[in-house]
Amino acid sequence: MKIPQDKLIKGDASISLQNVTISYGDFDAVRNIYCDIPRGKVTALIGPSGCGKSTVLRAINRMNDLIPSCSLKGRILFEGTDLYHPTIDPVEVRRKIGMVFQQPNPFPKSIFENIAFGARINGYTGDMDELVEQSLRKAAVWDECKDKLNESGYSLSGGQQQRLCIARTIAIEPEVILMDEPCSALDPISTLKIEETMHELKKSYTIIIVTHNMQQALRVSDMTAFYNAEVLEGVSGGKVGYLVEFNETETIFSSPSQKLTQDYISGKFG
Ligand SMILES: Nc1ncnc2c1ncn2[C@@H]1O[C@H](COP(=O)(O)OP(=O)(O)OP(=O)(O)O)[C@@H](O)[C@H]1O
Repeated sequence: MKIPQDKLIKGDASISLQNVTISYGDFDAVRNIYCDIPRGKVTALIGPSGCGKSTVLRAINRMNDLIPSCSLKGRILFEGTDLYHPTIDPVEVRRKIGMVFQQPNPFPKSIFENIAFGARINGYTGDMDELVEQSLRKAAVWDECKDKLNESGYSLSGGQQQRLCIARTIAIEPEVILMDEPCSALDPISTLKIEETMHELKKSYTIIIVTHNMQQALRVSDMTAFYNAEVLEGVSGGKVGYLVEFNETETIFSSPSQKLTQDYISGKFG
């Protein structure tokens, strides 16, 4: 597959959103997003419900392609490649840009097969025992799984299942991991474990996380994008989301440049 390159991406950006508008039918869920997401860091997407965080996240690995009414204008570049160019295979995009969902969703298979299945489909021919162990180790769930690899993935706790899903994503060797509120179904201890795992993972992967939990954004992310949504005159169907401010997490939480950001992080709305 010949991949068109584009020189417009900045040196340390892995993903570049360039004037991205995403619509469901006639309704623009988010408009005119520009954002360069750096490589090897954790970037958090925060903002009130309905501002389009998940819509933007799903656009980055073309998951929105699965929603017939959803369309995208503008460009999303990944390492300089236009992800929406007609020659690009969305399945290949999802291999390079993996995703972990809100609810842990292991396959109805053994713990071992949860890892091996996807790797095999993606053509992995190396030592499967080694891959399974390494993936579970990187997702910090090896110790809990090593003596029960042949048991069902469902035999694990919710937090362990989520780390199994992270291991499954890692096994495919993506470059970017998207996480859509990965801890919202988990207890505080499991949440902490996932957060610790993220600190390790960012040494090898670019991570983008949607979170409602501002403390979590502060704890795990290097960069934060704050989105908001507004009713626009002449637009029917709901509020239109937009990116208010994108900066280092420390700056967003200590001295944001926009009053709206300050109001949001201090709990005045949302
Ligand atoms: N499949 C869909 N079809 C039609 N509209 C959708 C669809 N998914 C999302 N929307 C709309 O797009 C807008 C943005 O939704 P999205 O889920 O991306 O926001 P969000 O910021 O992630 O919200 P939350 O924090 O509540 O999960 C909302 O107005 C929502 O109703």
